[in-house]
Amino acid sequence: MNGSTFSGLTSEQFMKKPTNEPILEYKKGSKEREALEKALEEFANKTTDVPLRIGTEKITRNLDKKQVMPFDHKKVLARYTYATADDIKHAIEVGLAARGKWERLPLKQRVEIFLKAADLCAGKYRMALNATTMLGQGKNIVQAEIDAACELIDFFRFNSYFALGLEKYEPISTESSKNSLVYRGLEGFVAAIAPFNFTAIGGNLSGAPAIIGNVVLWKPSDTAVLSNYIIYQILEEAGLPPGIISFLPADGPTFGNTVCSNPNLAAINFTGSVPTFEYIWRKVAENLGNYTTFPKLIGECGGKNFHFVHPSADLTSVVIGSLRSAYEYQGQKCSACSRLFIPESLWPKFLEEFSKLHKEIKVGSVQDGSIFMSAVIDDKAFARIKAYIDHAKSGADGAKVILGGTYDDSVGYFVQPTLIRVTDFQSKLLTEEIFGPVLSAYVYPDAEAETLVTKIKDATKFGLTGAVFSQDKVFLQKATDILRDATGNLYLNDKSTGSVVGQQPFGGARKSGTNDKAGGPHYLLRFASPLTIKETYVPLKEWRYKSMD
Ligand SMILES: NC(=O)c1ccc[n+]([C@@H]2O[C@H](COP(=O)([O-])OP(=O)(O)OC[C@H]3O[C@@H](n4cnc5c(N)ncnc54)[C@H](O)[C@@H]3O)[C@@H](O)[C@H]2O)c1
Ligand SMILES: N[C@@H](CCC=O)C(=O)O
Repeated sequence: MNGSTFSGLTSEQFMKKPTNEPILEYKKGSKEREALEKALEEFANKTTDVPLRIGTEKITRNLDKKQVMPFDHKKVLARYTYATADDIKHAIEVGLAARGKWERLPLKQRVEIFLKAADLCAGKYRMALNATTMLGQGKNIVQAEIDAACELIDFFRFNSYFALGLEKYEPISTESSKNSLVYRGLEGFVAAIAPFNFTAIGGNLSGAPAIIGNVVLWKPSDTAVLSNYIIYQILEEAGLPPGIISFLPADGPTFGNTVCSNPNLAAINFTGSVPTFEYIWRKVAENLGNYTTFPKLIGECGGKNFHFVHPSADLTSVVIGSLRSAYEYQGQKCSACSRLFIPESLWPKFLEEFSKLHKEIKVGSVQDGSIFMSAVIDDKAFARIKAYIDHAKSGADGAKVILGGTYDDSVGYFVQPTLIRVTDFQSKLLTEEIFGPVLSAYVYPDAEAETLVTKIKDATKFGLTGAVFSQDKVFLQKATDILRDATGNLYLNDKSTGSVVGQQPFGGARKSGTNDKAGGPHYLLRFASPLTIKETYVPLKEWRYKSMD
């Protein structure tokens, strides 16, 4: 880069590593709390219409789908429509027509749009992002702030920084030839398929490929349509040209089948459950002979994350960390702790301390600032989580509900934070992703700590996050080595959730995903198709080797 000004900064300042967006506290009476309450009131008292967005078109026909508030499911937050297969094909054509110009822009110009978007998220639209995430996805104030505001802002700023960083590497040139690398976007289009649980993930799945020069079809989750559409509008206001990202709420299989059967599919950027990713992967395999290029498949999926507690562990950290990891956002983080392995010697004290805090957990509407938890996302999630709790209540697998275990969907999809003691190591409570506020504890004899870590290593098909709590450094090292292949993100003496962009690049191993580490420097390369150019200055004259003389 030269020294000219860029986003009001010199290029040298521009290249400076960003810092993470500070998390606002929203204390009662604070300016930010007042602004948030105003935004909550505004969005809660109306139903917002969300169109399909393709190029310059806003399509609002037949708004027959509803996004409801999970904690009060009679209330409709937004109305939207599903894109048909024809809409999706049209968006592909519009994207491909816009691709050439966008992909050839200097990276700096694309980055500038995303930096502007980050500023809009941090300022003008912060409360709209948080309020729609709270009302639509059932997050409390802090959970919305760390996701919809801070993580999204961080994704836009750090992705910009990491993308520019790619261009720092220059291949070696010689006196007779110059070598260079051009980070082209992928040839074709990228389909970004987003989950409901993190607003920021929707922005990253679509935004990261676009920064690199791709055109993107963004399918938000049905239960996160409004917050995701606010991001779309922010990108538009920041200067994203029409056609680069299409916004396409759609029926999952209709979207999946349409994009996977198109010869121009260049990548799927997916976050969601393992079965959905496997479905998409199979569709791509079925269509393999039809593609112009091998589509890249980037998928971040579920987990069965654990806290392993060694007898030497600091118990307060275990209690606080487990409570937060298992119950924050109702356990609906892919990284949420759902298995606790704890030694006999610590179990009674753990239970005493954990129960005290458990009693203090308030569950309710997100409009009540004093709640710790709200409702789970929808009726399907409610039924799934309830079935696991009922399984435990039936006494199957030697399971026993110790705390919580009640649920009620008459007003909202409420499930109380639940602790289950499980004695069967193979129990589905210890092997399947529940994705709700259910923590299963397995109590082990102190002397078997190392044997148990070895058993945990291959106990599930997942490999997302895990935590080891131990004051014994030698054990910590040994456990880290044993668990080397068992997670993508390992935490030592910390909870298994809460990764921060730029600090803990995130992604799981095994069936938890392709482990491309969102929020890290290498993620962006997945959306590039680098072109190496060698230019030789001297004419080619000799074809014989010296050894032939
Ligand atoms: N590893 C991570 O980084 C990470 C992050 C967040 C969530 N998750 C995982 O996501 C899951 C929760 O999210 P969810 O309930 O939204 O997941 P999901 O798999 O139900 O849906 C994800 C997206 O896929 C779409 N979809 C469904 N069927 C489809 C099909 N046949 N073709 C194409 N798209 C289809 C959905 O409409 C949605 O937009 C959990 O398993 C969680 O662990 C993982
Ligand atoms: N970044 C999140 C995980 C996202 C999955 O839902 C965390 O680590 O808490």
